[in-house]
Amino acid sequence: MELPISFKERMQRLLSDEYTNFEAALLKSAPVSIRVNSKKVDNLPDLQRVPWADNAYYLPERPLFTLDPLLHAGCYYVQEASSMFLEQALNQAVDLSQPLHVLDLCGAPGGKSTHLASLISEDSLLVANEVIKSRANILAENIAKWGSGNAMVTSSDPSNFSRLPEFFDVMVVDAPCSGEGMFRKDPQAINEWSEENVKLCAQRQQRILIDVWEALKPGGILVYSTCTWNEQENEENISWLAAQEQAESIKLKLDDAWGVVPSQMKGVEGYRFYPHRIQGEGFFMAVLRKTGDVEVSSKSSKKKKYKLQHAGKKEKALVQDWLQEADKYEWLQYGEVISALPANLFEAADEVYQNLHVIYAGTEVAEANGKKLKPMHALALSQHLNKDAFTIIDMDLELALKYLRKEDISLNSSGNDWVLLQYKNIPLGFAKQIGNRVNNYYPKEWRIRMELPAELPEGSII
Ligand SMILES: C[S@@+](CC[C@H](N)C(=O)[O-])C[C@H]1O[C@@H](n2cnc3c(N)ncnc32)[C@H](O)[C@@H]1O
Repeated sequence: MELPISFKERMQRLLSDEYTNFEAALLKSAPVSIRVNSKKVDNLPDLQRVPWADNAYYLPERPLFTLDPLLHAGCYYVQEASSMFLEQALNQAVDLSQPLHVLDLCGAPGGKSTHLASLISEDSLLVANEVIKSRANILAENIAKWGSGNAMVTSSDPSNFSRLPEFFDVMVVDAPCSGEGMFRKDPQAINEWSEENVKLCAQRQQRILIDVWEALKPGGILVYSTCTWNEQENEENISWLAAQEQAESIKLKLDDAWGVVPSQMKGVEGYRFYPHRIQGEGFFMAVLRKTGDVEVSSKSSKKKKYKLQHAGKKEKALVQDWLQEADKYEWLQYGEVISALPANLFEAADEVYQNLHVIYAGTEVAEANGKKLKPMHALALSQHLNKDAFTIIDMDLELALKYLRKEDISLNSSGNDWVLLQYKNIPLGFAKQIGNRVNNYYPKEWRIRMELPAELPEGSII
């Protein structure tokens, strides 16, 4: 691995006599870790745990994840371990039992968003945003697979967030960066690295931070992270923001055994992750609290005009039993799609809807076309699905993978209705039986594209 000279010199300055170990660690293969969706599966006692996150584990080797149906069912997310330190930041700096408005500004593909979805309470609203449209679709897919139902996916520029002043209690900015921490996972990142690019990244991060700051409530928490080590994109940016705006740096408690390196530079507490000290990739995190007073709201007391559209009574009556505790939801309709949003989040979700470009909200439950009713794929993956409303058919691994490849399948049963298809008791999606024939309704864009090997793996890794 040929490291750029100026990168090497900086790391030698930062790490002094640890540098040799650091460079040796860059030559080793990256550890593999997953974070489990505890609403879908139990803990996995036999695997080594990631020390700073519950429900997170290292795997002894990298399996062929694509061929594990439970990955597609949202039972776990393959995520690099250092990034999961977000859990410490939130547990230590925020009262997570409270109803919160939480923003993940740079959200795709969804590692931190799905983690946030697991950490916040059911009464909280997660806004998972990704400015790049194609990547926002992947984020929406991962949010739907996680199935928490209290999230919205938006695709808006950071500058649009000033339309929601003091709206969020927590903001995560996992900024696009020069990627030094990814050198061993992605050698291409070395070719793209330059001092000039570091400078451009730092400037872009400053723009992002200043654009989104107004949307944070006084008293609210900003978690800033990158996967790079240079100070310009990390401590210098955070101390620059704290100097511009009213903010204080938050110190987190660390367990020495974790190997996380605290950095105190320019009045900012930061947390550095180096591959020779921890089992994970390069990472930086800092936490700021916005100080100052909440502005007196100038909102009028006039009855609000909501833009989110309610589903018709008839449509609602047809599908409400498909979710558990149907009364807890507001039922919405866009064109033919009927979705459910926890009722206590309706007002906040409407504000988001009026100001940002929303591409997914709550749980998409059904498509209603006249008398024809089709359950949406997201319903199968919802943590709140009422399984009793459907005929269930269990599949073995081979059949499950054929279903996930959107192949024609046969189910050894006949009927004329929707069936919920499961693997190891976990819903994977819907199919429709028409006599002996089966229509596979797995979403085309999500299908497994790789050919199945002659010999299948043993099954799920969890
Ligand atoms: C480090 S990645 C986010 C990873 C994600 N948080 C996760 O945990 O899966 C940074 C994201 O920022 C997005 N991005 C790029 N330019 C941006 C900009 N100017 N403003 C906001 N986000 C941007 C990228 O498309 C990318 O998805």
